[in-house]
Amino acid sequence: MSDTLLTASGIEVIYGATHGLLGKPGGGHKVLHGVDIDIRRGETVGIVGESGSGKTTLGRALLRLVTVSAGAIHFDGKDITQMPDAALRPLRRRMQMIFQDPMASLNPRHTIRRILVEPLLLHRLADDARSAERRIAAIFERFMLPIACLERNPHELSGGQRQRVGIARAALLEPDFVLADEVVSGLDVSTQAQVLNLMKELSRDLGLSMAFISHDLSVIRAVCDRVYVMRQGAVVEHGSCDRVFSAPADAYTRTLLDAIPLPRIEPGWLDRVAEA
Ligand SMILES: Nc1ncnc2c1ncn2[C@@H]1O[C@H](COP(=O)(O)OP(=O)(O)OP(=O)(O)O)[C@@H](O)[C@H]1O
Repeated sequence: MSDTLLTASGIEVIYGATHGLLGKPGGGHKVLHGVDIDIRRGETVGIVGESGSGKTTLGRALLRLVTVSAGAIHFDGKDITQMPDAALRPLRRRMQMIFQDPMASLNPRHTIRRILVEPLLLHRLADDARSAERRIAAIFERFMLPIACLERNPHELSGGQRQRVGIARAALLEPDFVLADEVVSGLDVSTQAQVLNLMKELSRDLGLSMAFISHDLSVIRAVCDRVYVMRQGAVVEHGSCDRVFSAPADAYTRTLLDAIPLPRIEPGWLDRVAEA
């Protein structure tokens, strides 16, 4: 078994492409210009860059949620670039996504119980509702979520609770890969620390691979092993967090680093916030 779980090579994405004469793509707005990225098993990789640099588009391309016009994506040794939806379906459970705004992904009219039980039954990870609820109770305890939350609708939870429910929903599906897109922006620093620590624990305990998208390098510093720095739809630099933070090779990476408040550039800042 290769130690690489997910590889993308030469990825291009064009929004609004039209098919002209002879089926050749024409027009549109190219937002990824030949991006290469690989994610190893059990590894957490950061994707950082300013707004509009293409981070979310790259994440969505990795999960086959946008069409790529060039390049190839391999997941667990399989070429999924053009895989038909029916063949892709069994792989979907293994690739989960957690969003910045969990409200957008949690059905507002359903209780948290229903939101969590249904996917477990759908994917046959639980035999019946009772066994699904036992698994949910165990994860709630671990995530320090009050069990009473199960009866509530998403808008009746705090922002931090909602984010933890979103993570719990992804974790319950036992994925191999989780894409976390700006999951802590908009939360206060101590809630950020709680959520980030939870994600670190999960990736360690479940051996998960994660891609962490953030415009904030200090968030990447707190959780990632390696980082890809993006600008204008291309990767300008990648390497271990220790190397990129201590000796950035690219002028743009240096600009991003200069924007981080000092205490948060040090390794271990998260532990200090969590202990405070
Ligand atoms: N569905 C879409 N249709 C057309 N253009 C899009 C679409 N989604 C994104 N774009 C454009 O693609 C470019 C990259 O956007 P993307 O959301 O991937 O960047 P990002 O780095 O994730 O930005 P942010 O940090 O603001 O979320 C931007 O110019 C954006 O306007």
